[in-house]
This record gives sequence, C-alpha cells and structure tokens, in this order.
Amino acid sequence: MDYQKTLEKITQSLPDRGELETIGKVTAIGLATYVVTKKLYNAYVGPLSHVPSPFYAKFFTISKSSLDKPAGTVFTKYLAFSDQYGDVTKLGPSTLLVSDKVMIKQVLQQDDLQKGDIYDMFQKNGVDTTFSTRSKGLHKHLRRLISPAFSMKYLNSLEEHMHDVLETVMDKIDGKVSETHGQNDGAVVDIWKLLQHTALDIIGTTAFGQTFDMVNKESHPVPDAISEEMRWSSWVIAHPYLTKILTLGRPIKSKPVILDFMKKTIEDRISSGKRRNDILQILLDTKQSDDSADQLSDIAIITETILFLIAGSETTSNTLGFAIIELLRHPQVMKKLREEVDAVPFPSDRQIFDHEQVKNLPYLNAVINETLRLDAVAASGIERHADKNVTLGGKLFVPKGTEVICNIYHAHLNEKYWPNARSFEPERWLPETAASTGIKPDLDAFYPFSMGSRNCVGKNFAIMEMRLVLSTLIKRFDLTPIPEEMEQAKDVRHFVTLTVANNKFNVVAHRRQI
Ligand code: HEM
Repeated sequence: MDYQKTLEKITQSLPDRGELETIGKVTAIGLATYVVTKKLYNAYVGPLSHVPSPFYAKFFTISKSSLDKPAGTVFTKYLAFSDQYGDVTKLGPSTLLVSDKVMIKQVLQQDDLQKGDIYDMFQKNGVDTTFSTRSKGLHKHLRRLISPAFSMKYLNSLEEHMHDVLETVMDKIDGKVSETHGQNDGAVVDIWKLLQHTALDIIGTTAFGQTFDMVNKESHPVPDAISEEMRWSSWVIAHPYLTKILTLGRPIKSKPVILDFMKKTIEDRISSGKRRNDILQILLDTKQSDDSADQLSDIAIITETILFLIAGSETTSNTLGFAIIELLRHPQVMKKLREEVDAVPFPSDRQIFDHEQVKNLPYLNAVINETLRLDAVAASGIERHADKNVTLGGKLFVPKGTEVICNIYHAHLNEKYWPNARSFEPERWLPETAASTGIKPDLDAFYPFSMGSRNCVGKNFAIMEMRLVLSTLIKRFDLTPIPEEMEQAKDVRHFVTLTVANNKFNVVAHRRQI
C-alpha cells in the first residue's frame, strides 16, 4: 500500500510529456551551443587558432582513414600538408603536424613527451612492450631490462649468427645463378623478398636461437602469421576508433601459432638447462633477479620477443631494399661503393665480411645514411601526446592534451636543412664534402631511429646488419636493374613501415670474380 502511494506521488511529481520535450530540447540546444562555442573558440580564439591548416581541420580532426586512399599513402598527404602550410600544421583542433627540426627535437628529446594515443593499438596479449607502452615509468623499467641485449659488446657476440644467415643468402643467390643456362644471363632474384627473409632469419637466430630458414624455404608458419598481423596492424592504425568498437576494447591477442611457437621455444630453452648467447636469454635471466619487479612473466617475454621480430625485420630489410633501388637508380654511386668495398679483401676463411672490416667505410655508411634519410621507415610520423603544457620553439604554446605528430619525413626532405633534399646524394655525408663546401649533414634534422628516451633500441643492431649485408652482396654479385621493376618501385607506401607497393623487387644477379 505504502509502496503504491509512493509510486503515485513520484508519478504526479514527474513532468508531463510536454514538459519533458521542453527539457529535452533545452538540454539538446545547451549541448549543441556548448559544442559549437567550443569549436568556434578553438578555431578562432584558442591557443592553436593561429596555426595554419586546411579549413576543415579548424573544427574537425582529419582522420587517417580519410587520407589513406590509396592505402598506405597517408605519409604523402602529410608531406603535402607540411609543404603547403609550413613547419607546423593543424590536422584538427588539438592535433598538430610538426616538421620544424627544433620543435621535433624538443618533442622527442628535450620535453620527451609521452607516446601518442595510437600506441594503445600496438598493445598485444594484454601486456605492454617496450615499444607499445605509453607509461614513462613502465618504459624506463622495460628498457633497462632489455638494454643489455643491445650493448655494442653483446652485439659483437651476435655477429657470428648474422654470418651464418648471410652465408645461406649468398649460397641461395649463387644457386639461382648456377641454375641459369646462358653464360651471361644472370638470375632473376626478388631481392626485396630475399632481404625480408634474411632479416627474419637474422632476428630469429639472434633473438631466440631459431632460424625460420625463410631464406631457403620462403615460408614458415610464424613469420607468415606475423606478416598477416602486420597487415591487420596497418588497417588498425588507419582505423583506431573502428578497431576499438570491433574489439569491444578487449586486448588483441597474437595468433595461437605464434604464441605456441614462442612458448615451446622458452620451454625448450629452460628444460635444456643450456644457456645461449641471444636476446631471449637476457629476458629469461630477468627471472633470476632478486628484485621481483624485474622478473618478466612468460607472456611478457613472449610478447617482447614477438616485438623484436616485428620491429627488427621489415624495418631493416626494407631500408636495405631501398638502398639497392637507389644504387640501381644511380650507377655512379654503385660504382663508387663497389670500388670502396672491393678494396677490402674478404677474410681468408670465408666470403663474408667481418663487421670490423666494414664498419668504418665512409661511402658505405654514407649510402646507408642517405637511404635512411630519403626512405625513412617511420615516414608517416612519430606520434606524441602533450602530457604537459609546452612551448615549442619558444613561440608556440601547445596545451596539455594536444596530439603532436612529428613529420620526420618532411624534415628529412626539407630544402632548409638538406640542399637538393629530394635527391639521393651520399656525398653529403662525407667529411671531404663538408671540407670543400662548408655544408655538413644536419644531424638535428635526421631522425630515422627517432630520438630521446623512446629512440630505437635496435639502432646499432640494424646498422651492423645493413653494413654486413650490403657490403657482402655488392662485392659478391653484380645487380642489374629490370626496367619494369624500376618503374614499379616508384610506387612507395607506408603501412607499418615504408615499403614498395607490391612488396617485391626483382633484379638480375651475376656472380662476380673476386
Ligand atoms: C633500419 C632499421 C630500423 C629503423 C629505421 C628503426 C626505426 C625505429 C624508430 C623510428 C623507432 C621509434 C618508433 C616510435 O617512436 O614510434 C623505433 C623503436 C624501436 N625499435 Fe627500431 N628501427 C630499426 C631496426 C630495429 C631493430 C633491428 C630492432 C630490434 C632488434 C628494433 C627494435 C625497436 C624497439 C624495441 C623500439 C622501441 C624502443 C622504445 O620505445 O624504447 N628496431 N625503431
């Protein structure tokens, strides 16, 4: 009874339908007014209102998916925006595209801003990795744990694994050349794929002692599954909001074939009781740490190792692939590089260089640097989130919460920093060029491996691998271009890394007399 009375009282005190409609309208109008006022404020009065931008971006954020047509071309649109609007462009009310070198350095290094929202999409298996975590504290911790695996001393001890793979690669090309019947025919080799397989086998043996034998077999369930995940990742990066809806915010898991493979690798290592000189060992050793916070869980070790496989393969192989393409486009550069490399004899026991022999070759290093500048792996930009108010370049107030995309690709191609910026000129890296012209390479406008606390931990590893592969390949084989392939190689895309659009590049290889 009491209950019914109460209910009646409540019902009587409720506004009638007409009143409800009025309340609804007033709320909707209030909300719309707030949204419109905020948009107008940001567009015309707010701290970023004066930043040049396409008109639309004053009010709405230009989504990557809207620019990503054809797929993988966001980086060309960003390049065009920075060309058109200048060193700082607005891509939305609180999203900036920055290509000024001082500002990029400040964002990545001096102010060391937090990684951007997009990195949440790289989280896998419910655990953060060194690459994906946006937490500065967790990153510092993980980076400290993995860093010993990338020290120069440790890297030198991994060189023998690189040699083994390189030996297989050279045998593979040799074998293809032997299969050709004509004396001067040469063998057609998909050098892009071969370099990808090389990098995968190198990271496989150096990271956890398992060669996938991609160089010979050209397929393995684990790298194949990772390639599929990478294709998915590039879609995810272009459609972050849709992904969040589709996954209902649940963690994205690695494919079972990858997880099972890694679990077995770890179990085998532990049960064998044997230590191996590789990155997995360094991660497993954390389990013996006295500090429990330093002990990585199995899933953290698995996910971190998968990260190395992804971060350490296509990045390096595609850079090498672009170096070959540039060398074929510029025969005089190829000739000069060959002369430098030819002047160094192979060690007496094998036809593969030691890193010690090639690490200081100036022209080899110049070719690698020039490729990293022109064909930067992170061409779509490096994204950061202003976790505090900052003033960029002493003049642009950027409020906390702003997303800042560092357009390193534009900085690498900016005439202000690099004369003849869009042409491939390794000479710009040589000390004698600086001595004769007074123009030195502008290292403040060069970020192929990013900079600051989140720079590439694998930089030395990658450079060592690139030096070994490029010098040995050039010394052992003559590579000649195929016109249609050269034409197709002009179509460059950026998915997770920069790549040629059809993911292949054939050349003709001839064996050289050494
Ligand atoms: C030419 C080859 C390479 C290039 C150009 C390159 C470039 C980069 C760049 C630009 C970043 C920063 C990405 C960002 O902030 O979003 C990065 C981070 C990273 N790279 Fe590389 N990378 C290369 C090779 C490698 C290799 C060989 C490994 C491992 C064996 C590796 C492991 C990593 C890791 C773990 C991170 C995350 C570092 C952190 O946040 O502390 N990279 N790399």
